[in-house]
Amino acid sequence: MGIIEKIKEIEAEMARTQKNKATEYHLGQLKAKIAKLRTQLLEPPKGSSGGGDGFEVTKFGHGRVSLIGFPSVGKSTLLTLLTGTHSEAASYEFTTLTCIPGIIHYNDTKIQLLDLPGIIEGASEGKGRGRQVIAVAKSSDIVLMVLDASKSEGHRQILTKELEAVGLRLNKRPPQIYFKKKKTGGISFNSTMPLTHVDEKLCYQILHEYKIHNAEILFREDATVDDFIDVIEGNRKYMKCVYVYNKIDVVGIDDVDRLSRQPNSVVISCNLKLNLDRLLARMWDEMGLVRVYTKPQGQQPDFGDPVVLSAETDEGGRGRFKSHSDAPARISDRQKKAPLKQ
Ligand SMILES: Nc1nc2c(ncn2[C@@H]2O[C@H](COP(=O)(O)OP(=O)(O)OP(=O)(O)O)[C@@H](O)[C@H]2O)c(=O)[nH]1
Ligand SMILES: [K+]
Ligand SMILES: [Mg+2]
Repeated sequence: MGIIEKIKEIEAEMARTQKNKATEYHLGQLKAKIAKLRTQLLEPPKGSSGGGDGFEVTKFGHGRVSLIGFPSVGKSTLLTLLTGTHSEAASYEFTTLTCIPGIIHYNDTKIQLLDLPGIIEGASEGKGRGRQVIAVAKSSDIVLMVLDASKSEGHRQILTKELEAVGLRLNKRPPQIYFKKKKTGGISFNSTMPLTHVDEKLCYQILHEYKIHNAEILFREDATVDDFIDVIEGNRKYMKCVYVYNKIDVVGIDDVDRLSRQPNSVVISCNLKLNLDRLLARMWDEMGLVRVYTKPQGQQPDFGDPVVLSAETDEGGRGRFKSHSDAPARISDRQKKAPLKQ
């Protein structure tokens, strides 16, 4: 049985199992089993060099933003509008088949925007080019999830689930759980507050599932079993995501109003060039970039060429800054065919 079939089987078992105190431990174990299988799914197949099918684009500029969405929601139209790089747009699905980079010049910085093929439900399990697309999303600093304002609102949840299945966590911060594997000494389990979602026994069972018998664990918040599994897996990526509802020109004002009130959302129309400045401002804010203008002694500061830093938060939620070198635009040979204008 393949990994995907195994995942499906466990998901079916979870769906059949009633949620109550008695089944809580079993369900936790099943969740850990799925998490382990999903991690296996992410490993490159044995014997391959790990990727390499035309989706990798060299990083450029002070940050990278990916456009993720169902087919024909207007990702390419948006890339063309924001960057001036032409990316083919058409009314049929899967117009874009590769990764097309463009550059946004904003606030004296250069942001690399990546147009990508549309993804569909099942992408994380390899439907379409879903896995490759999501891998590129994972390599970016933030995601713009482009949604069609006139289509089902369920699309937002479906795509979020697909991204979560490969270890992306959108608009969440890392769980406040200290976890350290040890060589000996058994499991030490502590918390700084009463826990309402997990208990010691459940955590032991999950550790058992991972064959971890020596570790130090400290819950610093009332975290869930999913949070705990995320911490054990250790390969999660916490990213900001802005939900971009495009095509508001074809829906009524009530819908526009409602969508604009969804969390982390911006409503736009590429056709009418509506609200694009708001989108850029929001994207910029979420990237957390900071510009530092250096002033050589005895001279005026250079206001055209800042040093750009990005704020990062570590496990303890403390902020620090990472500097960005504005790397030259080197695109791998494979990507030279793709249009890239500055
Ligand atoms: N009404 C309306 N149509 C739009 C808007 N933006 C894009 N479109 C149309 O939507 C269709 C799909 O646009 P694309 O840019 O190709 O969409 P995509 O998401 O890149 O599609 P794939 O590459 O196939 O995944 C085209 O016919 C566009 O003209 C908009 O704001 N309003
Ligand atoms: K299209
Ligand atoms: Mg496209």
